[in-house]
Amino acid sequence: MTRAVVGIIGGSGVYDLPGAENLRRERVATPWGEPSDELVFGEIGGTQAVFLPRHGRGHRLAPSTINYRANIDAMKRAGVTDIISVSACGSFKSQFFPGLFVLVDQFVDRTFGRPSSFFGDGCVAHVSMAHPIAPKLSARIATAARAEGIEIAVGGTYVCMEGPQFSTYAESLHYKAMGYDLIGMTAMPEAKLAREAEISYATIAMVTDFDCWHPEHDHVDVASVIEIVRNNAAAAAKLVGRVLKDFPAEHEACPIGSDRALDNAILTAPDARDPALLKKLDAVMARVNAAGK
Ligand SMILES: CSC[C@H]1O[C@H](OP(=O)(O)O)[C@H](O)[C@@H]1O
Ligand SMILES: Nc1ncnc2[nH]cnc12
Repeated sequence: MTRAVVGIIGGSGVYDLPGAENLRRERVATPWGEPSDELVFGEIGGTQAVFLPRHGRGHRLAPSTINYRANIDAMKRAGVTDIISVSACGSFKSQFFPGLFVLVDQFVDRTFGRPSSFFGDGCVAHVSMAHPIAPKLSARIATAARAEGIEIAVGGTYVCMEGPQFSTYAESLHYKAMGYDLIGMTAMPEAKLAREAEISYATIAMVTDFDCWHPEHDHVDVASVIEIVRNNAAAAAKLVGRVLKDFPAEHEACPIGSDRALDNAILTAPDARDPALLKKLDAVMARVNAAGK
């Protein structure tokens, strides 16, 4: 049996894990460099939780320079089976208003220049990203929201921009015309790397603004984003707390195989694999290595 361990990646304005007990901070070393901060190990309702503030305490790291590979690898080394990511997002739809939580189900990646894979020359792999969100994990969040009386919209496409500047008016209108629902700067490559590391992943988007397309709202700025996050931080903590309290002790198999994503994904023949890269992949490939795949 694999014990369920839930990782929580906190976004802008979310730098700790309220409600967790038996807290312990630990710096986890990875072959990919430094994670954003020490990992915080704790327990909520008997479920093991591992928290990481994506931008580091004090919000030191910009979206483009977060070491996403180190963050996901550190979570993998900590035994994390499922990641709940919390992200502040702009909205392109009136029905996704500031303060609302949205369970994202698709991503569009417009980032560039960020290392976005653990794999590469010497060990080539192609995982499926058709369905980037783990459906059972997402359903657990929806159920927890209902149980806590927290409004949450189910389904939405999040476009991830490079930033750090917010979008121009023309870009905002373009994303809206494309039918995207939400915009942020961090879900990619985080979700891709979680998939490569065989960690089930779901995003709770907290709508903070209407970006800059809305004729009746001011364009987004940092102060208004953080004000909305502060006002909704208690609800976010309650939501995550409830998910963890109701979480099964044993990791439940992901129906779309996000926890087995490397089965049939690695293309490089075993005798052509680069030993140095394989060493760095020891955590990411632990299950497939143990299974002799
Ligand atoms: C504070 S506004 C822009 C900033 O907020 C979002 O962060 P996160 O996704 O970590 O909650 C957005 O992606 C930008 O990084
Ligand atoms: N409008 C916006 N664009 C990009 N990232 C955001 N994070 C919060 N609001 C955002």
